[in-house]
Amino acid sequence: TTASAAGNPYAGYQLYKNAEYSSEVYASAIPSLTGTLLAAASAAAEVPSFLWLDTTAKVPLMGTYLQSIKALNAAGANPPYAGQFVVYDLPDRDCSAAASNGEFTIADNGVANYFAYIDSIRALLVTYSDVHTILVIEPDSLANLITNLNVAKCAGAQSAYMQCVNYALTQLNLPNVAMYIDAGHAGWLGWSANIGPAATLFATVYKNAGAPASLRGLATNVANYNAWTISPCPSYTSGDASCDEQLYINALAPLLASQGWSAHFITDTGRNGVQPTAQNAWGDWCNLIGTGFGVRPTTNTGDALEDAFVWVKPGGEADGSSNSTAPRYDFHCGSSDALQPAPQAGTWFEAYFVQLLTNANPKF
Ligand SMILES: O=[N+]([O-])c1ccc(O[C@@H]2O[C@H](CO)[C@@H](O[C@@H]3O[C@H](CO)[C@@H](O[C@@H]4O[C@H](CO)[C@@H](O)[C@H](O)[C@H]4O)[C@H](O)[C@H]3O)[C@H](O)[C@H]2O)cc1
Ligand SMILES: [Mg+2]
Repeated sequence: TTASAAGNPYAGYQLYKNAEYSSEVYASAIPSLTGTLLAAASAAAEVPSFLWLDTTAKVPLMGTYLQSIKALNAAGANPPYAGQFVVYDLPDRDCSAAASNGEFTIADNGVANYFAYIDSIRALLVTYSDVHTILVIEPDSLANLITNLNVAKCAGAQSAYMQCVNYALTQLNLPNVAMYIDAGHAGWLGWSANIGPAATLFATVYKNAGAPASLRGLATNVANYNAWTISPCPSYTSGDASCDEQLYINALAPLLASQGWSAHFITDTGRNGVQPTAQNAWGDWCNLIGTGFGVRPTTNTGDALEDAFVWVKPGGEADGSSNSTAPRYDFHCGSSDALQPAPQAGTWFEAYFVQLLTNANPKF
C-alpha cells in the first residue's frame, strides 16, 4: 500500500471519518436541531475531515484512529479505509496571527519539543505500517515565510520552521504515508509578487528533504474559502491573475516542475460552497460569515494535477475567538465579516456549523 509520488494516494481507498468531529456534531449540534437541519447535520457528521494534531495530547487519538482503520480493513472493508491527519504544532505557530498560536515556543525548547512530537507520530505510522495515511504538513507555515518576514515573530521563526518542516518530511517519509505540504491559497500566494518566491521555497523544501517518495505535493485553501473555479473573478481578487484554486495550482505546478518537483495537489473544499464569498477583503480568514459546506471529498476533480477535493478544516470548529479580552485574540476575528461571538480556535462553534449546513452547496 505505497502512497508514494508514483500515483494518486487517494485512488483505491475510502476515507475514514473523523470520529472526533462526528462526536462534536452529535453532542453539540444534533440535540438542538430539527427537521431538514437535523438530517443535514447527521449527514455532515459522516463526511470525512482531517483530524488536526494541534497538540501532543492529540497524538494518541491518531493511534486510536489507525487501530480502528486497521480493524475495519482486516474485517474486509472494500475499498480499504485510509486516514487523514494534519501535522500542526510548530514552535511559534501561526506567526503572523494570534488565534492559532500553539503549545511550543522557540524560546522554550520548542524545536526539540517539536522533534519529539514528530517522533511520536512516526512511531504510530510504523506501528500501523499497513494503514494508508495522508498527512497535511503545517498549514500556514511556509506561506508566512513568503509574505510575512516583516513580522518579527515570523522572521524569528524562519529557521525553526525550515528545520522542523524538514524533520517532519524526512521522519514521516514512510511507505504507507502520502504527504502534502501547505501552500496557502490563491489569495495568499497566487499574487504575481508571491508565486515565484513561493515556488522557489517549496522546491527548496522538497530538495532539502531529499525528494521524499512520500511527498506527493501541496495542499491549498486549508481553512480558507476560495472557489476551485469561479468566473468572473470576484472583485476582491482583482490584481491576482490566479483568482481561484485551479488557476493557482496550474500557475504553481510548472514553476515547481522547472525546479525539479513534479507535484500534485489537494484543495480544501470544506467551507467554500458559497461563491463569491462575503469577504470585505480577500485576506479576511477568520470565521467568515455566509459560508457553506462545499463539494464533498472526491478524486473526481477534472484536473490531472488535483488528486482530490478534501475537507481539511472541520467545518464548525472555530478559527479564533472574537472576544477582544481573551487570550490569542486576533483582530480579524472581530471583523464585520466574521461571525460573532466566536470561541477559541479549534473549539466547537455551533452557530458557524449551522451557517455551513444552511448554505451547503451541494445541499445535504
Ligand atoms: O494588488 N496586488 O498586487 C497585491 C499584491 C499582494 C498583496 O498582498 C497580499 O494580500 C493577501 C490578502 O489579499 C495576503 O494574504 C493573506 O495573508 C494572511 C497572512 O498574512 C493569511 O492569513 C492566514 O490565513 C490562514 C487561513 O487561510 C489562517 O489559518 C492564518 O491564521 C492566517 O494568518 C490570509 O489567509 C491571506 O489571504 C498576502 O499575505 C499578501 O501578500 C495584496 C495586493
Ligand atoms: Mg488558523
